[in-house]
Amino acid sequence: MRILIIGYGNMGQTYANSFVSSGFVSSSDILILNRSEVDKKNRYSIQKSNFNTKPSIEIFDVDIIILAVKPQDFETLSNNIKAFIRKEHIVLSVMAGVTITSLIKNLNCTKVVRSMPNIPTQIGLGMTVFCASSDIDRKELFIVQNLINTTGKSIYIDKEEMLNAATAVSGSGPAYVFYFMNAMIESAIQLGFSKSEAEFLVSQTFIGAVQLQNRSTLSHQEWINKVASKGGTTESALQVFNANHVNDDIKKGVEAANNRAIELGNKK
Ligand SMILES: NC(=O)C1=CN([C@@H]2O[C@H](COP(=O)(O)OP(=O)(O)OC[C@H]3O[C@@H](n4cnc5c(N)ncnc54)[C@H](O)[C@@H]3O)[C@@H](O)[C@H]2O)C=CC1
Ligand SMILES: O=C(O)[C@@H]1CCC=N1
Repeated sequence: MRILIIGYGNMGQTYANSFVSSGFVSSSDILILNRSEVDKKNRYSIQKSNFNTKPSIEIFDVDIIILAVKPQDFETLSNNIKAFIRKEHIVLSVMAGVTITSLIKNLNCTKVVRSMPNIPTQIGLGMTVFCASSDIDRKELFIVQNLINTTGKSIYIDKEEMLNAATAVSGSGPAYVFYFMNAMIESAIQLGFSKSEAEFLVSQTFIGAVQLQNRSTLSHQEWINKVASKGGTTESALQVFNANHVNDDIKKGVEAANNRAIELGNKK
């Protein structure tokens, strides 16, 4: 199986690295198209000659094409590569908001898998939600899912609009977690810890809390209740969060991300 990855940034590199390190695809079967030259340190075991800055008929002699450019760059990209796409190509897109209809129309292809991964795919702990056009058969879907699973866990969905929701929850989600962690680190520093101590405290707190919840049958609220003693310290913090509508604001943020994903899709 030969794969062409278009766009070699965060996601393109993650896919290349995961395919090679899982042993699922040989590095000689991975071709890259990136608009600028790629540094040696980011090439992993893929040889220099497999990297290209211009499309050509040779590099499109592949089974699967992965689109990992920013949604805003898709229009220019599609104009550049449309002539090289064949009906047999399976196109796997990770672009936020770009719909299956738009991919089919702009690339003149029929076999499309649209996915939404997230950044922990870089260490094999990603969450990817994906769906497919009707021309993708079960065997092709199985192959693509195996590829995606080299980067973590995945779920298949029938309703494409749920991909926008997945973008808002698991796609953008790691940034929300880092945002909350940053605020806690800043508080810890204000309370007198050094930066490295503060980062250590917060990081281990997140790891511990997530693992604890994962290994139990208790809900998040039940765990909150176990930590927050009546009249204690946690309760004081939670009262401030609630008075400031932190819970509602997080929901508003996720909703804004969902709306933006829809908007990006409507632009195409
Ligand atoms: N970063 C993240 O956490 C996630 C990103 N995504 C999606 O993945 C896509 C890529 O995101 P990142 O990897 O973060 O972006 P990035 O900016 O790191 O990488 C994009 C790459 O595409 C290249 N590129 C742009 N136009 C090109 C063209 N016409 N031909 C060839 N190469 C071109 C750029 O030079 C760059 O190397 C986006 O569509 C985003 O919605 C999806 C889930 C998570
Ligand atoms: O922020 C973005 O648009 C992309 C999609 C999900 C994560 N990053």
